[in-house]
Amino acid sequence: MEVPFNHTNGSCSRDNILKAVVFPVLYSVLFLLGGALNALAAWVFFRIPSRSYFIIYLKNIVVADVVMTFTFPFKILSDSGVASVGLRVFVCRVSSVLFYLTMYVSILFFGLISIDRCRKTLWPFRGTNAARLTRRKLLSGAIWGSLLALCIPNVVLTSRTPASPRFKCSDLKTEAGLRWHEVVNHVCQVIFWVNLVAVVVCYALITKELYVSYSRARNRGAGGAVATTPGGGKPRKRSVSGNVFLVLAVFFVCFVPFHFARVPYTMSQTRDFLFDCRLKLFFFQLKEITLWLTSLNSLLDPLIYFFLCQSFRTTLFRILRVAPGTCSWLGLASGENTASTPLGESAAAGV
Ligand SMILES: Nc1ncnc2c1ncn2[C@@H]1O[C@H](COP(=O)(O)OP(=O)(O)O)[C@@H](O)[C@H]1O
Repeated sequence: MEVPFNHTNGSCSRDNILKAVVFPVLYSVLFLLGGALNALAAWVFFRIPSRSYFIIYLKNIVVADVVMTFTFPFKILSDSGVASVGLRVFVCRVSSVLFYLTMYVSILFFGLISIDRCRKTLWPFRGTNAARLTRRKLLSGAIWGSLLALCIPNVVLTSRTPASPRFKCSDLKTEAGLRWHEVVNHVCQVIFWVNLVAVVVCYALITKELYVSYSRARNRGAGGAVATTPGGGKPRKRSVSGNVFLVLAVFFVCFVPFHFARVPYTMSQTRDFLFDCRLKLFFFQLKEITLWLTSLNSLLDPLIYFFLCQSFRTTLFRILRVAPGTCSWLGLASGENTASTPLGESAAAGV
């Protein structure tokens, strides 16, 4: 009798060309490009003092991206089928968990960056001080610590030995491990949706403020939005551009699709009796495609540093011995003393 679509007859097997060839190639590209860009970004940030919330948050994202990039080779070896059983178990127990940890660290810092950009837009001249910066550093440590605490049981409870060489990560989980995996995914969904709301609300407020600023500037016949200093001093021109929406675009492209795909996939892992194997395979592939988009974030983040962080650009140009005005054709402010937009970080604006 023919067995319809089981894991061994091939029709429902995860080990198809998508998993064994396409994704390993795509992840290799991310590893090479993202690895190089993030190593450079880490090198640049290493030389920038943490003098604003924005820089503290970006530094956390660069650390998360570097760690995430290190997990790619393990996934490539595991998916392409050249890894030993031991290495594939390591992927399920450790490197995938690290991958998810860094993904949610990035999501949380994206939320904080949006709040910070919003604060800078609405109250451009509100400064900061050493105590507030220290609080942001403690908050960063708390975010890493609590996410790590949430994820560690996923390592510990992935303790079963594989019954066959064709195992899935969920096969290695104890009963409690499967439950915890489900809980973590619920908590992570909440983290994601709360941050999505924060990002959308903040960028709606930023858009409104930009619109008001532009109208004011047009009425005065100026070429850009104008911000006056609190003491009524010389008005400072904001070089506002679409760059500020990069954070929003990256957040939507990289994280939204995965969080839609993750819900049915987690159900198919923890309540697999509800799904036939074709549907399970479909949800798995949808999860893998959207997971690659989340990984793409590690490659796109360096664009955010470049376009939105003036200290990053200035330091990068100095390291590469490139003239500061090189990218002025991109509408980017250059030099330490340019009073640039509070939407992007500027040394002169004191962010
Ligand atoms: N949001 C998350 N946070 C932390 N760990 C996670 C998260 N989602 C999944 N994991 C862990 O990562 C490993 C791989 O999970 P998953 O991607 O669901 O499996 P598979 O690779 O079989 O599709 C498992 O140990 C799982 O518990």
